[in-house]
Amino acid sequence: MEFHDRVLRHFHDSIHAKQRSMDMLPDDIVRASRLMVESLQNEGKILSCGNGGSAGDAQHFSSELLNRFEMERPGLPAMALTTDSSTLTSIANDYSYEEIFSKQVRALGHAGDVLLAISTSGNSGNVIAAIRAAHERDMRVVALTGRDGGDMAELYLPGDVELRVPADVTARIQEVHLVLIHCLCDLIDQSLFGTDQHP
Ligand SMILES: O=C(CO)[C@@H](O)[C@H](O)[C@H](O)[C@H](O)COP(=O)(O)O
Ligand SMILES: [Zn+2]
Repeated sequence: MEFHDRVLRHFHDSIHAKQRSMDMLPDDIVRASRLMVESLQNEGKILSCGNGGSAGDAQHFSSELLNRFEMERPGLPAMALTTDSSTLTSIANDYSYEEIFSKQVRALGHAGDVLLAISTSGNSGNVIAAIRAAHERDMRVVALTGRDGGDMAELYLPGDVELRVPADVTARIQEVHLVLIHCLCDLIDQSLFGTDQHP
């Protein structure tokens, strides 16, 4: 295939994944935003985690809460568990890679906080362990996944929200995850600070 056509196919497939997600996910996105807003209104915070591109997504989300998204407003409490290389390397070195997020969740998480767990396959062991740790701490979980939801699909408790992108290719799922993250940021801002509120 010509490179030009490959590029067109990437755009086409990305648009298709977003259109399918637009048909299936809006109500659950609103539910996920409500869960996060409720936590923030009750002095809670949002911890986020994921691997590779999803680590970037976890940081993208937390920076938009801590700093700002599209409107002027006070910073909101959020923290990506993917950024402290000393913590990550020591947990991986002394225990296992699988525990790099769960150990931080146990140390930082309180009842009522939210874990944003991001995995395109739903099968990353360290994200699965983080969900288990969040439940031990009475936290709720918003999961961004794809494909068939993976092993994470067995773990959710009532009150958790999974946003499963109806696509099979990691890159396409990640591209939709970014839209989901921006939807969540916008709905959080509108709920807490906006004039344009839609209860
Ligand atoms: O960004 C990409 C691929 O687009 C990769 O870095 C990708 O995130 C990594 O392979 C991850 O380890 C995949 O993990 P997951 O999404 O299955 O949990
Ligand atoms: Zn990627």
